[in-house]
Amino acid sequence: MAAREHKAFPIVVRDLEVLDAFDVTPRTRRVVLTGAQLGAFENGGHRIAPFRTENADDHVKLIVPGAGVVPPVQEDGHLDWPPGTIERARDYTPRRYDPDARRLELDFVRHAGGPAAEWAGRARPGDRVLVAGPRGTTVLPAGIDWYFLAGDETALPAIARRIEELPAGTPVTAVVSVASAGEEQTFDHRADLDLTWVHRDTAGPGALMDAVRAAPWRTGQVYAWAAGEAGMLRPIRRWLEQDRRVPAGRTDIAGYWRAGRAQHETSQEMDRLRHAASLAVPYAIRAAVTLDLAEHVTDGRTTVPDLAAAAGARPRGIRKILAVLAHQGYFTLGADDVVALTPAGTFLLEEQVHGRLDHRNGYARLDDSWPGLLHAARTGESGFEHAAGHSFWAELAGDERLGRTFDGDLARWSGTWSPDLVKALALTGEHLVDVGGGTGTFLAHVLAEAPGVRATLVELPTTAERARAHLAERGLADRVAIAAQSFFEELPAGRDLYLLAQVLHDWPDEEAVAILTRVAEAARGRRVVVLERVATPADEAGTAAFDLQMYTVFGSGERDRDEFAALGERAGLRLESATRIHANLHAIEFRTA
Ligand SMILES: C[S@@+](CC[C@H](N)C(=O)[O-])C[C@H]1O[C@@H](n2cnc3c(N)ncnc32)[C@H](O)[C@@H]1O
Repeated sequence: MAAREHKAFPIVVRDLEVLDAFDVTPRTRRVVLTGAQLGAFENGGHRIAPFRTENADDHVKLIVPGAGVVPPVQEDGHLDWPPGTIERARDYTPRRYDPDARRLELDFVRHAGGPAAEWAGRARPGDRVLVAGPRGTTVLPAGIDWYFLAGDETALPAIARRIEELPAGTPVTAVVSVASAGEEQTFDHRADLDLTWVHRDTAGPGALMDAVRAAPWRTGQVYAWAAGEAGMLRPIRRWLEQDRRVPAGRTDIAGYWRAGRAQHETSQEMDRLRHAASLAVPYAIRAAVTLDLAEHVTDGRTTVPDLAAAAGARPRGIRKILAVLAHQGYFTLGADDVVALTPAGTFLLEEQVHGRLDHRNGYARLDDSWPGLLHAARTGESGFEHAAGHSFWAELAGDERLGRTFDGDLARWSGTWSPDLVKALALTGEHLVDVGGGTGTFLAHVLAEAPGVRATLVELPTTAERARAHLAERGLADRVAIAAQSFFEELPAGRDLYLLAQVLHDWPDEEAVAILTRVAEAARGRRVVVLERVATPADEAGTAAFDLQMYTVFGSGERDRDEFAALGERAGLRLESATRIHANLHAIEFRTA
C-alpha cells in the first residue's frame, strides 16, 4: 500500500484585502479575501504563480497584522522570515477558493486569546493581510471508494470543503464535534453523506467516540481523515488502526491545536522536545573529547585540516562536529576553517570531563548502554549486553586502560564516603570481608583508621591484582587477604562483617539474590552491610538519570528500602536498619533471618 504523497509548491506571500467578514455561526467567522496578488505577479524580482489549492485540507499561513510585524521577504521559492514574524502566523484551511472571482474564504473559530480569531472578529472590508502558502498539498491515494471524516470546528472547513467538492453520490461518513447545536453548518453538496453532529455542551465525555463507532462504516476502500484538538484525535487514531485496521497510507490524522496551548506555544514545546531528543550534541561532545579537539586547539592547531591530522580523523567529520559544537558555544568555526576554543569550551580540557565522556575511559563506556534501554525496559535484561554483545565487566576486562580508569573513578568516589562509613561501622578489631571491593580504596581507609582490623577482599582476578598492588603500596599487604574469585562462588566464611559496597545495583534481582545468598551462607549470623543509594520517589533529576543508566547498563538500577528488604528476605537475611552515610548513600544492615 503506497503511503500518502505530498506535492510541494514554491512558498510565496501575498498581500490581500478583506472583501467581507461575517459570522457563519455564533463561534465561526468567515473572512473573504481578494486581491490582484491571488493571480500571477512579481515580488522582489521573482515571478509568483497564481494562488492554487488542490486538496480540501491544504492550509495557508495568515500573518496576523499588528504593530511591529515585519513581512517575510520573498526569495526564490521560499520566504525569509524576520525574527518574530513566524510567531504571528496561524494556519487556516481555504474553505473555498474561486479563482475567477479571486475570492478566498477562511473560517476562524472564536476562542479566548487567539490573535488570528480576534483579528477576524475586527476585520472590515478594505483591511489588508498577508497570506503565505499553501506550501504544498496532499495527493490522495488511488482507489478510494468512500470517505470517513471526523473532527471539531477547526477541521470543519476541510470537512465541508471535501464534502462539497466530491463527485455526486460519493459515500461519505462524517462525525463532527461542535460546541453546541448552534454551531452546525449546512453544506452545498451532492455526496451520499451520513453526517453526525456531536454537541459538546450536552453530550457526555465519551460521546464523540460513541458517535464515531456508531456511524456507518461503508464498504470498499476507505480514506479516513480526522483533524482537530490533538487529545481528541488519539482514540480515533487507535480505533482506525486497531479496530478498523485501516492501513497507514489510507489515514490522515492531524492535530490542529492542543487544549490549553496557543499555537506558538505548541511549536515551542515541539522544538523543546526535538531539542531534548536530539543525540547530535551529546555524541558530538563525546567525539570532540575523545579526539582531544580542545587540547589540539590549545596546542596551536587552529584549522580544521590541522586538527583532523592531529586527531587522526577526517577533516569533513571534524568540521561537522565543530559546526554542531560552535552552535553550542564550545568552539568558534570561521568560514576560513579557523577554529578557536570559547571560554565554555575550555571545560572540555578538564580531567573530570575526560573521565566521564572520553570513550577511551571506562566510565564513559557506561553510555554505550543507552541504545539498549528499550531492550532493558522490555525484558529487565542488561541493555549494555544487548547493545555490546558482552557484559560491562567483560568490556572493562578487555582493555587495560578501561579497567584502570574505571577503578580510578570508583576509587576517587569511594574516597569521599569511606571515612563516613568507617565511622558508622564503629570497627575495632574485627575481620571484615569486602565483597566486590574494587581496588581496595575503601579497605585502605578502614585499615588506616582502625589498626586492629583485618580484612579479606573478594574481587575478579584482574581487579584483585590491582587491589593487591594498591594495598601493598600502602604497606597493608599483611593485613589483607585477597580472594581472587567471583562473588557467585562460595565466600570466605565465619568472618565478623560482610560488606557489599555499590555491588547490588550492578545486578538484576535474581543475581543480587544469588550474591546475597552466598553472603548469608558465609556470614552465618554475623553482620552484613550493604552500601547503596536508596531510591526515593523524590530523587532529583541527576539521581533519576543515574538510576536509569544503572538500570540500562545492568538491568538493575537503584532500589528503595522495601526492595532491599525483599532481596534480603529471599536470601535469608532480615533488613535491620538503613542509615544515611553520605548524600543519599545508605548503610543497610542485615542479619541472618
Ligand atoms: C561498582 S564496583 C564497586 C567497587 C567497590 N566496592 C566500591 O564501592 O568502590 C563493583 C565491583 O564489582 C566487581 N565485580 C563484578 N563482578 C564480580 C564478580 N562476579 N565477582 C566479584 N566481583 C565482581 C567489579 O570488578 C567492581 O570492582
